Amino acid sequence: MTPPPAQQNGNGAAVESIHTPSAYGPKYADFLSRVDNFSIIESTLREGEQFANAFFDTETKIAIAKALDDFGVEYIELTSPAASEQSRQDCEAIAKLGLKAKILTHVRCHMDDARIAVETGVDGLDVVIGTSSFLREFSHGKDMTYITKQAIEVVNFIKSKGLEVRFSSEDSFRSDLVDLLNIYRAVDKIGVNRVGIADTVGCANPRQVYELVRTLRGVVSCDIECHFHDDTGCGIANAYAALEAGATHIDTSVLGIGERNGITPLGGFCARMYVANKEYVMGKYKLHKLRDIENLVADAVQIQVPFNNYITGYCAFTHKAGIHAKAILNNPSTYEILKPEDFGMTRYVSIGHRLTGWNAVKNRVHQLGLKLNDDDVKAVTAQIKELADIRPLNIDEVDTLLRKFHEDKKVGQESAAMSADDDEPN
Ligand SMILES: CC(=O)SCCNC(=O)CCNC(=O)[C@H](O)C(C)(C)COP(=O)(O)OP(=O)(O)OC[C@H]1O[C@@H](n2cnc3c(N)ncnc32)[C@H](O)[C@@H]1OP(=O)(O)O
Ligand SMILES: O=C(O)CCC(=O)C(=O)O
Ligand SMILES: [Zn+2]
Repeated sequence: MTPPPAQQNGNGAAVESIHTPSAYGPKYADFLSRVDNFSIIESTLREGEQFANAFFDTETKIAIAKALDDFGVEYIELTSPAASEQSRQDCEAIAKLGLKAKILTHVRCHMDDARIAVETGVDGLDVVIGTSSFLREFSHGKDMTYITKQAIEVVNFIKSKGLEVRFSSEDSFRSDLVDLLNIYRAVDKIGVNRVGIADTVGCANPRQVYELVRTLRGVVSCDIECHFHDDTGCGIANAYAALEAGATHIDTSVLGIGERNGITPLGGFCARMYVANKEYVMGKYKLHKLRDIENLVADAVQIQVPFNNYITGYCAFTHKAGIHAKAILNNPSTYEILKPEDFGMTRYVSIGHRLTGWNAVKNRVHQLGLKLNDDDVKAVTAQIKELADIRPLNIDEVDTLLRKFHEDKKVGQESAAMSADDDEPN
């Protein structure tokens, strides 16, 4: 059951939509905020390949790349060509597709990886190295002086090939702030296109993100990319806080797939940004294609789209409780911040359960073209509740009940009319 969005409230008065561009955007003008002007670096084909179930053959990678390009993401990031021979060939194949999105590949901060990557035909390289004491000690074993020297060599090399280059510190939030600012300053000085902050372990909260990005914004003049893992559920909120503080690029993956439980999901990020500035987001991205892209990726990695997924989860636009249903039917903005039709989705008001109310049932009665007055609808609602106290009813069962109630009423009226005729004196 998908009632049309009401344009009027219950009294017939015009309702002002709350879906205005920035009703839930920044409250005051902030000249550094990039909430209204950001780019997505879509990393399903890099971070997403690090998801436990992921194996993308070339054909699947191409299908995902084309779908993301059509959706409108600005960048598509691919697994390092140093990972395997097939990964290298896939970089070449996707770089050759001539997509609108820029194609990046993601490499360690090492000349060997950079040399392989620049030959693949991609538009740019995302270079990364761990800067936290954990990673310096237990991953690559290099100190900050070595890392800085290596970063400058690799960035200069990539620039000399005319490619876009980003330098990122892995595990940024557990790195020393002075170390971080020093290395970012050094690569900014030699003309890196972007620096990246990565919450590799998902430990950061929005306030910490805001503070680090805001500090960095005052130190470098290049763009700032951010990458947030979702281990503690802050992936989307952190991305938003980063943009508020002046970050320019956000990493996403479809359904959030990535190492462990993944990163900022593309769909959830779009939902958040739509609420901040609907016109901007709808102007850039084909939001109605989200569901197809998610299904494509879910099939490829053999998972179901979660029931509570942002926008496309099966109950994302289902309203159940009677109080909600009544208000939604009068004006969807009462309980919806996202308009389902903007995402190619439909609203559903569920009535076959004991939390329903007569207003929701009345709406169904009208949809079925049945003529029942308010007292009738209240009576049949009581019947639905009584039955639904035993088990929920599906919509066919509800419809059968409503039709039977209507039929019984008609029969009752007809027999009453006939006996009235019989009683009339001849
Ligand atoms: C947080 C992230 O998600 S970062 C991106 C992660 N992506 C990947 O790992 C891509 C897939 N990886 C691979 O295919 C492989 O790990 C390769 C090809 C990159 C390296 O493989 P191997 O040479 O067999 O090394 P292995 O994976 O065991 O260890 C990582 C090596 O990279 C080094 N390293 C780790 N991070 C970096 C870095 N950012 N920059 C330079 N070197 C690094 C480590 O010191 C280690 O070197 P070692 O061979 O001297 O021990
Ligand atoms: O390159 C980056 O910025 C991020 C790398 C990564 O996946 C991470 O640190 O979690
Ligand atoms: Zn990551």
